[in-house]
Amino acid sequence: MSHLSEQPCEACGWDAPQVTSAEIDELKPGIPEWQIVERDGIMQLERVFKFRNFKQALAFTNRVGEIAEEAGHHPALLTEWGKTTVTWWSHEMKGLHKNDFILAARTDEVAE
Ligand SMILES: C[C@H](O)[C@H](O)[C@H]1CNC2=NC(N)=NC(=O)C2=N1
Repeated sequence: MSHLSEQPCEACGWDAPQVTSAEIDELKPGIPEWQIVERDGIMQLERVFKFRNFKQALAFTNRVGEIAEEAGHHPALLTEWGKTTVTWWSHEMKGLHKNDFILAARTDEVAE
């Protein structure tokens, strides 16, 4: 299997299939630093990225914005002094899709 970040995103509308627990077991090792959290009954992928200051956190935020726009799939982004919290889930289907794992892996790649 190609690296998670290189896999193509699929269309994920309201009726797209949520990832199964078996798929989570397969996909999650590709993004070991991420947590699976549940908010309002919706499973999400979340990671806090630390930086030396606000300027670096903001620059990273914009890089994540670029990959989101490129994919047509968008995270929640909380940018603060010295850190950015990135949360991925599929809004229309109100859950986790494989796309969220792919984009979390792409997020890791723009963190460096
Ligand atoms: C209208 C627009 O294409 C949709 O809202 C897209 C945009 N980005 C999205 N991003 C995420 N994470 N989930 C969605 O369901 C979603 N839908």
